[in-house]
Amino acid sequence: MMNNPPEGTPAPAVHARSLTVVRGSRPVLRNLDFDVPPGQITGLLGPSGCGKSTLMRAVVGTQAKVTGTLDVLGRPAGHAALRSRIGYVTQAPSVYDDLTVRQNLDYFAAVLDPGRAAAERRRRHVSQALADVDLAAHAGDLAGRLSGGQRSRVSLAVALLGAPELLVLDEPTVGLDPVLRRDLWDLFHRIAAERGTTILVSSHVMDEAERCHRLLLLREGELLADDTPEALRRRNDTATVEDAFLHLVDTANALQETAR
Ligand SMILES: Nc1ncnc2c1ncn2[C@@H]1O[C@H](COP(=O)(O)OP(=O)(O)OP(=O)(O)O)[C@@H](O)[C@H]1O
Repeated sequence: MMNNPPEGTPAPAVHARSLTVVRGSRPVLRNLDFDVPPGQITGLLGPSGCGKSTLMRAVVGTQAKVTGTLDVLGRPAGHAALRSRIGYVTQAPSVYDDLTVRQNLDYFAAVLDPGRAAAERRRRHVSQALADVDLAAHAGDLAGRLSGGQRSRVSLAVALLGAPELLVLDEPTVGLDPVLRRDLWDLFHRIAAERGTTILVSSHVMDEAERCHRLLLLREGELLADDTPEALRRRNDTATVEDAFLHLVDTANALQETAR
């Protein structure tokens, strides 16, 4: 169960204590303690293979062999009541190539909010999601004919249907050009600021770290830091979060060497 936060502190969107995940026979996340504050953008950063996707899968409830405490929006991760409250975008865009952009959204909207009585609400949600990701002009285009960046925005639009309280985005900007990356980050900030949505977003591009309110820095399944970008730079006396991360990695390596 989640402990009550001190008076005046909003309850965290994600609350993890001694979180451990085993994949194969190996622990790939080890004893993580962290909280993700509500209504903010928390970046999950770290090198390839450090466990970012595994952590996101645990949060959305699709990862096996999770031990410790992991509460999401006040419920244990994976609870059925969380399904409609979380939007999740995996690394591979999950859209049907032979349907148009609008048909893709209509389809997923019908799964989320079925029934004839909900038709008008679904239409509103689909139009809103299309506008959010700036794809209204491409609503009639086949998804299979879209560019990579447009396809990932369709996936994001699907995740935005029904205005989820928590958005979990696994490397949403991979392969996008700098202009599209900037536009997507602007969208994330708008969604967090205007709707109070909590965003947990992974990346291994360190310049994106500077755009987050808070950062969780992972290395080999362990948490190296949990702080704001500003505090990380200040504490490590570096100009960028990337340099702070490298400094933390070097320190952790040196400690490991001394322990041997
Ligand atoms: N099915 C699996 N069985 C065993 N180990 C796995 C499996 N899938 C992933 N792993 C291991 O789990 C670790 C974490 O993988 P994960 O995909 O979470 O990393 P990541 O940080 O998201 O990497 P990337 O940035 O490349 O997507 C890796 O060391 C990987 O080798």
